[in-house]
Amino acid sequence: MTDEFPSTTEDAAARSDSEDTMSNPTKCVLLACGSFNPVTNMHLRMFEIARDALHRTQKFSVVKGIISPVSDGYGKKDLLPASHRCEMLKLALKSSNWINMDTWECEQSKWTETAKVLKYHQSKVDRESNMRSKPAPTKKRRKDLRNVQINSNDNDYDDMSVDDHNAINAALKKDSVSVRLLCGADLLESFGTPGLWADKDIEEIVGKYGLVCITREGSDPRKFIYESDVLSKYQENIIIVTEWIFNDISSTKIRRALRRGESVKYLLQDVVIDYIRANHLYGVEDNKYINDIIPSPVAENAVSDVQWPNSEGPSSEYEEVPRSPKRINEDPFDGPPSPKSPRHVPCMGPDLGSLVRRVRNVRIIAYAPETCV
Ligand SMILES: Nc1ncnc2c1ncn2[C@@H]1O[C@H](COP(=O)(O)OP(=O)(O)OP(=O)(O)O)[C@@H](O)[C@H]1O
Ligand SMILES: NC(=O)c1ccc[n+]([C@@H]2O[C@H](COP(=O)(O)O)[C@@H](O)[C@H]2O)c1
Repeated sequence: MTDEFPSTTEDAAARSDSEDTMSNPTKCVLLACGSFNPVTNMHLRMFEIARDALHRTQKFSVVKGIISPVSDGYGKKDLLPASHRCEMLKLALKSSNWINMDTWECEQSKWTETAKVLKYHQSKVDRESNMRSKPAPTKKRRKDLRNVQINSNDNDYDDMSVDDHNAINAALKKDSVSVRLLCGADLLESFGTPGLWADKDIEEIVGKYGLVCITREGSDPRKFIYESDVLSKYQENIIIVTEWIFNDISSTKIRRALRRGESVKYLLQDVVIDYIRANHLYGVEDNKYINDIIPSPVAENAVSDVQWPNSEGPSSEYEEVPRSPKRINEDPFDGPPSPKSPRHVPCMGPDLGSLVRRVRNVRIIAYAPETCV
């Protein structure tokens, strides 16, 4: 049986606080900025982990997730054109019913600071929620807004009772949706890299918008916040989510594995692997795991239909993507590109012979009905 009553005074205080927020949780949008080069399963997991954690507090209701890939102007080493990164994101996000990609940032010819990206999305969300709430205000909302209008006269503000303040806040909160930056602990810790982030941007990000940060192997975000004056000042606005199911996938490791001809299955969505294979990205020509497998049934969708206003868009399935000479051997820890695998079977066109050989190797196994669960 569950205990319906608070057992201590702190519990009671916590309960009354959460009762208030429970009935009126702050709506929020999670915005993740990054390279997504390529999008990994962990990028997607990050949203699920954050949403669970925010809902557990009962103070927030996550209304949507947005992924904003950085523009080509960011100029990071090995950064593929936004057209490809967006195609992969679009395919990967087919598995989510609440995370969307927004291409505004990557359509900019120059790199945009993250504080500006947050500002853009907050205004967009404000516009959307205004539009939604205007046409048909409910009876209750009309009453709330009336109260706000009556009570929010500047002259009266200081004379208002606590109840009035609460009523206004509740009414405003109900309609407002706040955009928060979702990131891994490495991004938070990059705030400490000299010259990388402007102080005013850091203050704006944590002070005005807020941050949800997922722990990552090798980082200690709590210590980092403690050591930073500005982050400590706004720590109420920073939610650290400890991810206990360690999963240190990173796009860098994925690119390295692909270059080295190693398998990346179960680290990326199959549709993303299909897209990488079809477009010869990240030096997969020599990747036996990718090139020898029969594309997944969704492979036909791997060439997608995003409209590209500012770019030529991705190559067709058979077209070779021009590869930057910098891509090979830039990592001092990487050896030379792996030699062509003897098993290398280019899976780009229908190879009937190899298909027949593979079909011959398929063993048909009859399962007893009770094993077919
Ligand atoms: N395994 C992970 N755990 C927690 N956060 C992650 C993880 N992988 C990526 N992120 C976060 O996802 C966001 C976007 O990631 P981005 O593509 O820039 O990083 P990345 O995967 O580390 O890429 P790269 O290795 O190319 O730097 C960042 O906030 C980053 O911290
Ligand atoms: N000053 C800034 O606003 C600033 C600095 C460095 C990185 N970022 C952002 O952080 C994200 C992740 O960058 P990396 O892929 O380099 O880790 C990108 O979206 C990038 O735009 C912003």
